[in-house]
Amino acid sequence: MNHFDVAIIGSGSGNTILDDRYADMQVALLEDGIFGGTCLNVGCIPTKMFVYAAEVARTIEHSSRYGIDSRIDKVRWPDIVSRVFDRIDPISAGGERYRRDESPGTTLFSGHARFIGPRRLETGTGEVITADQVVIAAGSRPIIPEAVTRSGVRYYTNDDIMRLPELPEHLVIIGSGFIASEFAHVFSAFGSKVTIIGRGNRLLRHLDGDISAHFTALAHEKWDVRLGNPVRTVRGDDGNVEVELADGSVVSGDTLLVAVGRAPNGDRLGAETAGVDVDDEGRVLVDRFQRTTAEGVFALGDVSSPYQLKHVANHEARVVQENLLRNAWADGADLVRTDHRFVPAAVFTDPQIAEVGLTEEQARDQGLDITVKVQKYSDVAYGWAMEDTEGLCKVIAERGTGRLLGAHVIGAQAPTVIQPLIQAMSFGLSAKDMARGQYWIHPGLPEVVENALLGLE
Ligand SMILES: Cc1cc2nc3c(=O)[nH]c(=O)nc-3n(C[C@H](O)[C@H](O)[C@H](O)COP(=O)(O)OP(=O)(O)OC[C@H]3O[C@@H](n4cnc5c(N)ncnc54)[C@H](O)[C@@H]3O)c2cc1C
Ligand SMILES: NC(=O)c1ccc[n+]([C@@H]2O[C@H](COP(=O)([O-])OP(=O)(O)OC[C@H]3O[C@@H](n4cnc5c(N)ncnc54)[C@H](O)[C@@H]3O)[C@@H](O)[C@H]2O)c1
Repeated sequence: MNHFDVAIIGSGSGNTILDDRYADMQVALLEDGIFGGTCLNVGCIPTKMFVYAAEVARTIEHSSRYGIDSRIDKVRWPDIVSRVFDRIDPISAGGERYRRDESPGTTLFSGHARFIGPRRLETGTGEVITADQVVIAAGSRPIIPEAVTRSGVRYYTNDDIMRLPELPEHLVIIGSGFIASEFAHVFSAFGSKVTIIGRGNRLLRHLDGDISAHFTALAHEKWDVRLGNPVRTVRGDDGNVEVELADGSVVSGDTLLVAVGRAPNGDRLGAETAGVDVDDEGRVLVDRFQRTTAEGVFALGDVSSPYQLKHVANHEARVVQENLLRNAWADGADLVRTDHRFVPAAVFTDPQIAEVGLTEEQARDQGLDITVKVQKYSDVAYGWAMEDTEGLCKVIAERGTGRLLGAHVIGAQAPTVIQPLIQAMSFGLSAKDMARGQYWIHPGLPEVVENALLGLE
């Protein structure tokens, strides 16, 4: 049996822990899927490469409003797919090769790891290992509703929808969150008809109410959106899917995408045998130092975090990277803490959306005395240049102190436009200091942020 200094389950964010300080250690890296994890292979990176191509298509489609008539001759889907995966697949393969052949202290186990005791792991390759410290970085997986599994109908998730052999004619999406909104944009921009089916009455329900309502209204103009109407049954055969909704209506298409959330993989680790507590949803419980309930075992990323976002998984991996080296269970250990104060998120749909901090509803529920300003992109010069009719920037601050509580942007380049607000909140700048303590390049799009800040009472 092999003994290691550190064992890491999952090669996504878990793989980023191994910097030079780990070069002299014996490390086991355990991975049961594609090397590099979700973000690289089936998540953030490929989706955004598809989104960029979709935006090129939309720009062509809308060009006449600027006096330029143009049209799309052809969408070469196989070439769109190759552009993405010819770039990504070699990165994953290269990362695996590096860990397998070129990292002397690291042993890669390609199998499904399970605890069979405290810091003792069955690697899924027939070998059992032990380690002084273990990191659980096992991510999450798509949830598939029972109506879909029961039907036996061929369905896709983010794992395989991006490698379809051809563009769907009519893509039916069950789910109304991040993944549904991003893929609806991608496939509709390339010419597929898209239907989105959601249980609730709005798309992206977790967002600030104004932003979610605005996005839902815009989505109705572009896609067939069925809300407040849960799926009753799914039926069909190859190339033909029918989804019957609670009100008896039926949606038919040729391809079904399921995007109703992702379950943390903590339920598939034999965690109980190792003293690692996991909640009912499969999320590994951690403290603010990323320590689990078992001594010597840390967890990070989707498997344990309240945020299923790559920048959060990366941040938590940096915390674990430090704390692994600090005798983390000793009294008085000087540990690094996770900072979840201002976690931003962006949805790369059409239009783009970004948020940080409290929604207006959360701020009011907390009894805060707030001032709110919604500024349109069309109120600033760059918004005129773009002929923008959709973009909004909403800022929420505490009345009196000017403390920034939340920011919500929907419109072109929202994840970029919001970044100065994330910075201001993280470093404690008040709305007034942020607005007037710096220059705002004229006529840049961030003037919409400046004007929103100045518009707060
Ligand atoms: C379609 C999509 C788009 C996304 N886009 C964005 C985005 O734009 N921005 C953003 O911030 N986030 C995005 N995310 C979320 C982001 O991808 C995840 O939050 C992030 O990748 C989580 O990283 P992780 O290291 O926790 O897990 P992962 O990267 O999933 O790594 C976990 C690894 O562990 C392996 N594993 C699991 N169990 C075991 C086991 N028992 N034994 C061995 N190996 C195991 C898995 O195979 C996997 O490779 C997106 C997600 C999806 C699905
Ligand atoms: N740009 C990004 O950062 C990005 C992109 C994609 C995914 N992600 C991450 O991945 C996670 C998973 O994405 P997701 O879109 O699958 O989940 P999600 O949580 O964003 O949305 C799932 C939606 O599906 C709805 N739903 C649940 N069960 C349903 C059912 N049976 N029928 C119809 N609707 C149902 C939910 O009400 C919810 O609105 C996200 O929460 C996010 O953290 C991030």
